[in-house]
Amino acid sequence: MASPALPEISKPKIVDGPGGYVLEDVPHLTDYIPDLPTYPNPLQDNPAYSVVKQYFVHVDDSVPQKVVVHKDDPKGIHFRRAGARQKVYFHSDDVHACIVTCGGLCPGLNTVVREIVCGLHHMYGVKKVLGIDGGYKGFYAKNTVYLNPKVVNDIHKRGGTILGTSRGGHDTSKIVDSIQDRGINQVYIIGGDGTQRGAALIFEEIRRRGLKVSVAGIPKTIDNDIPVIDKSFGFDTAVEEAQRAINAAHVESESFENCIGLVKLMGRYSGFIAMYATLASRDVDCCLIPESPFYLEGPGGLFEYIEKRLKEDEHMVIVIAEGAGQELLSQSIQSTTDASGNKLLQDVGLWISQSIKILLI
Ligand SMILES: Nc1ncnc2c1ncn2[C@@H]1O[C@H](COP(=O)(O)OP(=O)(O)OP(=O)(O)O)[C@@H](O)[C@H]1O
Ligand SMILES: O=P(O)(O)OC[C@H]1O[C@](O)(CO)[C@@H](O)[C@@H]1O
Repeated sequence: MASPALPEISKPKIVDGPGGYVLEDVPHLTDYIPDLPTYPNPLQDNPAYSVVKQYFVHVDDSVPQKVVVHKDDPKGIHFRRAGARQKVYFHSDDVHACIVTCGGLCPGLNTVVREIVCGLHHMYGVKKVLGIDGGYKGFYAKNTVYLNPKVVNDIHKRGGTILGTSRGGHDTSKIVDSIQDRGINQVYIIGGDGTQRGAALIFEEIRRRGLKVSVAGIPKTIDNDIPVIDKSFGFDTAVEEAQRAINAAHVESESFENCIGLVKLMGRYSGFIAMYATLASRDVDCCLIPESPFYLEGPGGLFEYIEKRLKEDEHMVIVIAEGAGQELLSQSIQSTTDASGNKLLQDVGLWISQSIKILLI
């Protein structure tokens, strides 16, 4: 429980400005540690940066939630812009950082780990970076490994995460005990929505104990479904790989009469991978995504379209994101969850291929 004297951080920190400008801010060390000393950012002495005119993000820069607005609309919700600041709150020699990867795998996890280690080392002169093994639980249940540019040099060429990962619950208090015992003061947490909820609770506990420990959440989603960032890491690789499956399905479908190539792609709640792979491949006749409900039978249904395409072309390729059509097949089957409480989806690929086979008999 947070101390009653402190503002509740589980609620967004809202700052109102003129013209309907709203900043949904992130919590910061200075919220609960007054008069924290600052230091000049070591990047200012780095030749690669100092030649560039504007390389620090202004403290008041923000990013709008909505790109498209009407001229009469209020300025609306904004988020604080990430990036290097002119002043920092840690002296490089005092930093003891750690990195943890949690939740499911995503291409690029090792690249992100490598960039944190190399960035801290080469750009900020930070020498102590600890890797936490096996996700959140690893803080108190596993060994740790010290990371430096040499250790991480080749890891971006490997899949997965060299740190290991996990799902399932964890003990926030034990994590903060471990952070405190090890003298860690910067925590870099790479993971999806569940992980970031966990990170908020870790920061809340750190704040409750009044520790000078920064927590930085690095969003991981292969689905590219975070609106305010340009692109989530791993998405391009997923789209690229998806096209290989689509190519194979297309070759196979062309080789047999009335053959349908069916490709199920990732995407629990969003169809970006399916849509981008579809648009890039040009071989897909139909793309089914969670955002757009569909039905099988009757006018305008999938079966009608399949019959039309087979009549015209004698083959077709269908792409389906794994979260599409879940409402059509989940009614009769009891839903289950994974170790973290995420709903396990029904296999829409199997269901739709069986339904099509019955149609074509
Ligand atoms: N609501 C939550 N509150 C606090 N911690 C959570 C919550 N949900 C999940 N976590 C923690 O975060 C870790 C990872 O969560 P989860 O398995 O849901 O993956 P994720 O971060 O959502 O990534 P993915 O997108 O791959 O599912 C878990 O080990 C769990 O301890
Ligand atoms: O199979 P797992 O490990 O539950 O995770 C896969 C799913 O995670 C997600 O990326 C959601 O975070 C889905 O789009 C994806 O299909």
